[in-house]
Amino acid sequence: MEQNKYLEYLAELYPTIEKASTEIINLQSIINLPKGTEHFLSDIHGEYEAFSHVLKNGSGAVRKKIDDVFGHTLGTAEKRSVATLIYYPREKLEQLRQSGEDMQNWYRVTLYRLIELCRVVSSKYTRSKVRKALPQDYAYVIEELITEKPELSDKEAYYEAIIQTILDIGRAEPFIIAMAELIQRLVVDHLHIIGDIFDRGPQPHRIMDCLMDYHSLDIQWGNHDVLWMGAAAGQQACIATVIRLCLRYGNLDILEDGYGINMLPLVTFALETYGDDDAARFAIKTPEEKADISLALQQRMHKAISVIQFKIEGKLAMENPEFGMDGRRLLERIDYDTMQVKIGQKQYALLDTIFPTIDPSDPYALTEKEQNVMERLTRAFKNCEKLQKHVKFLLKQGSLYKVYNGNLLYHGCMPMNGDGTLMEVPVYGTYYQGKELYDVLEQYVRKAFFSMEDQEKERGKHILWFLWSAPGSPLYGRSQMATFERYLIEDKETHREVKNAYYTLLERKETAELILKEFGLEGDSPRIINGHVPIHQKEGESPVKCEGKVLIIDGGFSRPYHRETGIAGYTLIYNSYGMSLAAHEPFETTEIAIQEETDIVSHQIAVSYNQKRKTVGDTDNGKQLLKKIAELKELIGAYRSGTIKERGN
Ligand SMILES: O=P(O)(O)OC[C@H]1O[C@](O)(COP(=O)(O)O)[C@@H](O)[C@@H]1O
Ligand SMILES: [Mn+2]
Repeated sequence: MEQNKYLEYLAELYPTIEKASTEIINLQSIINLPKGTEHFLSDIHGEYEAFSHVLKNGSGAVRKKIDDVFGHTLGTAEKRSVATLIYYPREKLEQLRQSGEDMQNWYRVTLYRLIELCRVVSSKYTRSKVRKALPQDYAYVIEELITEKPELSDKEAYYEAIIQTILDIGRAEPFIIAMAELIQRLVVDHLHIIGDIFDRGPQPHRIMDCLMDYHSLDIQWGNHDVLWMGAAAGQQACIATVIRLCLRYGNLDILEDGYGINMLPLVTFALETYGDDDAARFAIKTPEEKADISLALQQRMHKAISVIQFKIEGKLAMENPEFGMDGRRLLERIDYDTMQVKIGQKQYALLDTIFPTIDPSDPYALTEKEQNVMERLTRAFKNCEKLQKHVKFLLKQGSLYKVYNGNLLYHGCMPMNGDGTLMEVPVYGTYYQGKELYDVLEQYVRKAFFSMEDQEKERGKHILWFLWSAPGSPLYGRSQMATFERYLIEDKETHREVKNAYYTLLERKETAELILKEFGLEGDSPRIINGHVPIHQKEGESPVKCEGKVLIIDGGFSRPYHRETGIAGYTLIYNSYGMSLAAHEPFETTEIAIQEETDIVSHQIAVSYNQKRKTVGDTDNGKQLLKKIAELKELIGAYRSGTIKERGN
């Protein structure tokens, strides 16, 4: 019965045997095309320029196409030039013009090269898909130039005539730019962002704008992303932490200029309350003097918001014992006479002893002024149109995890016990583990934004904070976030954040198999693609774990971490031939990348190689198409047997 109804519905779309047959042929041709290239990036941490570079070069995929096409006909230097032109066409053209190059000749050679490349990169797609990607102004001409025309007897003359016209009418440059961007666009079919777009670096808002323009992508939220989502939802621990992190890294511009969130309430409060305090423990990591807010003042603001954060978090930890964050209840463990804090059985002297806003009898209470500051900041976050737009996009394109073409993608970990079993984590009174844990947490994230019930909405907001830093959070996966200790206690032992057992269990294949099975993935080919933890290449650490079943691809974009890791990081490419990791050298600046024509991809590591080239038919999308073909065949059967009548004319 249901099936009949479905066939009737399908008959509306394909009212005749002929129409249904044509569609089958179209779909079948898509299925036989090579699988599109997937590109995986993670832990971008506000580094817009490095991110944008890797996006443009497709982690080496553009360079590979150049090698394929011009393998023996161009030298290395020329290939690098073509690559840089594709990544930065406008800047490169400007540079050439100034260098006194014979432009007319260069335009002609370049146009021919770009057309050839474009032909190859577009050959993986159906005509209709390429057409959709074409820049409007030049759609027709480009299509003419990149489509094979067997019927033409003198192809060369035909193409030459078009190119000559482009040159004659002075449109070579815009045309070159359009072609370069089209190549960038076609080389990567789909992008995966495995979390942590925000914090530490200076321009997460520009990354978000760029992602919102990208042709096809999904995002797995990282702990830093849910932190900003929590702030946008008005969760005050998240708001305080977002501001603290911006101050710590000298990134007030993100809030003030990027998002237009006014810091004046905090400025005034910090001056009033900590005016005579140099707040030395709250130094700015990558300081940037601002015209209106001096470094000394930024440091005081940093202290002011940190104290507010400790108070709000302490209270939240107290009110939500199941979050397992009692360790964050530190203000009540301070002896305000000796200014020592008790952690475990030990007393530690505090490195800063001036806390004018803490009432020892009620240490988590915000003073009236602190409350006032937070209310104003909360309003500013909630009313910030740009932030709300970015977060809406994160909700739409993002999730806590994703199963895509047989792989499982998530940012942090699967919480586990030391014995290799899945960890049970309580969420509002019920224990969950594995996939169910992920699912219930994601539902709460969405409730924080969409629920009509106050209590559920509030719970959702708390979950955003839980996901940021709780030991049971799959996005965080560490025993504690020792922020208080790192600011205020000398002894490094207290700064330790112990990683969840997951990260050591990753040495064993069974770990990955257990997790993959949770998500319905079995067999040899599925893999977990993970971000979050920087790979210490210097110490010989590899991004390939669990006998190849887990890939940790912290892109290592984050500059402050380069010294630690010894390399910028890894990204991943999955095309029809297989999967390979791209190792990156640290990115300096866009200017240097253009000047020196650097690619930053230092080498590629093959992860898997497909014996038989994968086609669209092997992908999730392909499976949907195959299902549709089966249904259309059934429809044709119904037309032929007379159960459904052809309609229209
Ligand atoms: O070095 P910072 O910016 O103070 O941040 C350190 C904190 O960031 C974290 O590493 C979390 O960030 P990541 O998700 O990028 O690892 C915490 O474990 C740690 O407490
Ligand atoms: Mn992270």
